[in-house]
Amino acid sequence: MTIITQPPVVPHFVQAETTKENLDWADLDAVDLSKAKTHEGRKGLVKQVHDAMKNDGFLFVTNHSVTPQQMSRMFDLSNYAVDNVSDEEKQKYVGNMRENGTYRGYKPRKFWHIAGGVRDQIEQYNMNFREIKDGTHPEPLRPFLSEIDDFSDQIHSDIINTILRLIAMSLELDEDYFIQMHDRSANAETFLRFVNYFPHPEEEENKSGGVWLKGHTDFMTLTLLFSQPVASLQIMTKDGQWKWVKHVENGVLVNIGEAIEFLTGGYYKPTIHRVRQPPLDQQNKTRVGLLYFCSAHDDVVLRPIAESPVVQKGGDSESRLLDDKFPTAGEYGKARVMAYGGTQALKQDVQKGIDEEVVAGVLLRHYN
Ligand SMILES: O=C(O)CCC(=O)C(=O)O
Ligand SMILES: [Fe+2]
Repeated sequence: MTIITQPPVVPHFVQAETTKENLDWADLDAVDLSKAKTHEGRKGLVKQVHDAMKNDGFLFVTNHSVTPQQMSRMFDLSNYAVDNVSDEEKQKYVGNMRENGTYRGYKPRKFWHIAGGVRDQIEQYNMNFREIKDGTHPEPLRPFLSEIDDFSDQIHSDIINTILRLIAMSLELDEDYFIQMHDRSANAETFLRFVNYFPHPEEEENKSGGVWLKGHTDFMTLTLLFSQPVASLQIMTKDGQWKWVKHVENGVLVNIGEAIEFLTGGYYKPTIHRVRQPPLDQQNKTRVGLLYFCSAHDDVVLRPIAESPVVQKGGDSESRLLDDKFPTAGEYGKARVMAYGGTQALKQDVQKGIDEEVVAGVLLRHYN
């Protein structure tokens, strides 16, 4: 007799209602990925992607291949990874960010210092893209690893590769220039993140000015943030104002990271963004997040691309590299993960609200 075991039922995570508050929203462009299936179609989108990346560093993609049902299911699994796994099991899979410089495993709450002695209330589970199916993961997640792996594969080939092609074209490079250096054939700090943001006690909100995750730029090549209704993410505009990011149903927000800044000699700049306390009507709701961070292979040297006429022409006014040695994606990522959110004394520019530190020979800024 064969016994067929059914996978356990993952409780449905009911998303919050969208906020009724009239917040100061960012005006972000939406790119229709259904038009990007052919080379000709992609050609028609290059200018739009170029302008959005150049002006905001952020854009929404819509009409990608992820269905609303799939999206909802992945949010359920994201919540499940935090809500349905025992503390003991989480402890077994806890990440070792300070020593290993990688976001693999659980990040417990209060690991990062935010401001004024307040520590984060963010719990994450990070899965490297090469270790989803074959890696070791908490017991409750094991029945779903194939499904999660398929999702990561789908968004990588559909969304990441399309945006990489459009960026390559905008730099007058062969459209496949970035594809192979981001694929699964070699080690890279590319990972899917399941995350819950929990509210802080009132007195902590006062001390940290309601900031849940300090203003920063992502160090990788591209980040995908799967849109969800709790308003909390803000981006800094070119003239230094924080604007809220509005939820787009089934939308995926893409932002460029520092690796693109280095590879383009500063032609494209990563966007400064932060996470803060949601508006009043959403404050009793856990904010469940789903993100995909894509890095180049560890051995890719982050130097300006010599083959791109755009990079060669439109260099940077201010290089953040403090010496003339370019780090590899692996070295830089590792140094960033190790250094992030410690309580070390940073050089402060109180007037501008910016803290500075040097990581892997690169000047890094934290925005309050
Ligand atoms: O949760 C979000 O909306 C953004 C998180 C973020 O910026 C990050 O984890 O790097
Ligand atoms: Fe980020």
